[in-house]
Amino acid sequence: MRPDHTLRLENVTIGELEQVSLTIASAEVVCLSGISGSGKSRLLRAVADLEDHGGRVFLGDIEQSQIAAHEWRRRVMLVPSESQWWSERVGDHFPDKAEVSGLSELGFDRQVMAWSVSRLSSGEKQRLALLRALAAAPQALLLDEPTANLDPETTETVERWLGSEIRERNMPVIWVAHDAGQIRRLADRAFYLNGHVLEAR
Ligand SMILES: Nc1ncnc2c1ncn2[C@@H]1O[C@H](COP(=O)(O)OP(=O)(O)OP(=O)(O)O)[C@@H](O)[C@H]1O
Repeated sequence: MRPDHTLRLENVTIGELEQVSLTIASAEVVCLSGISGSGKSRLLRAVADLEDHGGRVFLGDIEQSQIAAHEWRRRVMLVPSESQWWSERVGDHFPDKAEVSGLSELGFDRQVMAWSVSRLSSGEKQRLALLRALAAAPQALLLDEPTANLDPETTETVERWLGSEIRERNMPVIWVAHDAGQIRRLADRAFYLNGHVLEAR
């Protein structure tokens, strides 16, 4: 039997946001939209244990507060809208740069590991940040507008690749997205942050 990686938010509060309770099954994609500043990114940061918050978050039967924050974040992986790069070469950011899967699917060859981070376009950064996140073998994914810098064709390529990784790895996903077409293509369920209240769409 596959392990239970259900992601469960119980009465989570952060900033102005009213209590959020939400259960996301393994391999389920929940899309989240809402006007700018409504609290989407902060909610993801709370779930990733990057900001203090009220309420409780569980991954399977493990509660966020039971394990070290860095260990929780490796399992419940946030891919922020602007990725951080702390070393000069792309390959330095991958635990095993010889064994990165998904490179060709996202339009790269192995040479990209030797590239300097400073030459990366915003769309290259975005795709490499996704590859880096999945290389850490997370059990749940929090994606903050992961295709915001991509053209429509590349967006659909990334959607297909991520969709198959999500199913194969059985990960629950919260995906912040604004594009109605993308939400239709991806979402098992969709929610909208209306003011400070989460509403089902
Ligand atoms: N650390 C913080 N302390 C206090 N307020 C914050 C903090 N971080 C963000 N905020 C505020 O919380 C609100 C929600 O921010 P958040 O980044 O979650 O919005 P968002 O819905 O993701 O917006 P966008 O679609 O523009 O990215 C904003 O008013 C923001 O200024």
